Amino acid sequence: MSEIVLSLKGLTRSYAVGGGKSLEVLKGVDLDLRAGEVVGLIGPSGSGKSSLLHCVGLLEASEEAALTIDGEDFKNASEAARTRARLHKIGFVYQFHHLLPEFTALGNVALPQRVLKRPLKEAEAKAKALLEQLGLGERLDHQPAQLSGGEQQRVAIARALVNAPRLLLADEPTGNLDPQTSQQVFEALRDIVKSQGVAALIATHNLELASHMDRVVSLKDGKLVELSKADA
Ligand SMILES: Nc1ncnc2c1ncn2[C@@H]1O[C@H](COP(=O)(O)OP(=O)(O)OP(=O)(O)O)[C@@H](O)[C@H]1O
Repeated sequence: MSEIVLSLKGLTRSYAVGGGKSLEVLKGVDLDLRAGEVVGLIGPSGSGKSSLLHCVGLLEASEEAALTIDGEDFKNASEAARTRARLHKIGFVYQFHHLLPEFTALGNVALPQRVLKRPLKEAEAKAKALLEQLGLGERLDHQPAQLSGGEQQRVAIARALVNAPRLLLADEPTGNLDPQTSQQVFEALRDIVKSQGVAALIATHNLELASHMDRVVSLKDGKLVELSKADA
């Protein structure tokens, strides 16, 4: 079996909602993800999918949970350690691509490498290779506005992977696309994740897409339940 990239135990998350009250969204979530595994995260609206992705993505500190990514322990990790891990170990894809409009596809994908102070040539070579792998070899010099919605999302996927993360977190990555484009973008994401040996957690409302993932986990009443393929 391939190595464990993410190990999470006992994650809780509450929000203060005024009047001294708090809303307990995650009530002890456990999750392991292995290299090369594509896991769907489903659950009703408001069940805590984005909250879970934020905690796993180290955008929020989790004090009680035991959390390791790529063997590094993030329980009580400093802000600096979390920021470093977000740059090196974790890639993010959102529902809306958030590409920089004045940059080309190549420039957008090379950017995270430049943040790591990689030389321009090296950054662009990596960006080009990923964009080609995602079928965008003819679109390198297009700006986001000159790309279709599906192409924009594939650029966002390339950007998320350019720093060679171990973990890819995606929040409704195809939520803004029509069903056919959605399927194509998902397949491109799955293929590249598998070829790079990344572990991916993909929140989605699209049960058809979820049925094409290796495993599906569902958030229910603050807990994560593993679904059999037939239930997804
Ligand atoms: N900053 C916050 N303050 C208070 N409550 C919050 C905050 N963020 C989220 N919540 C609440 O936590 C619950 C979970 O929200 P979350 O966005 O994680 O759900 P979700 O499963 O991703 O929903 P959706 O599928 O609609 O995107 C919701 O009831 C939401 O209102």
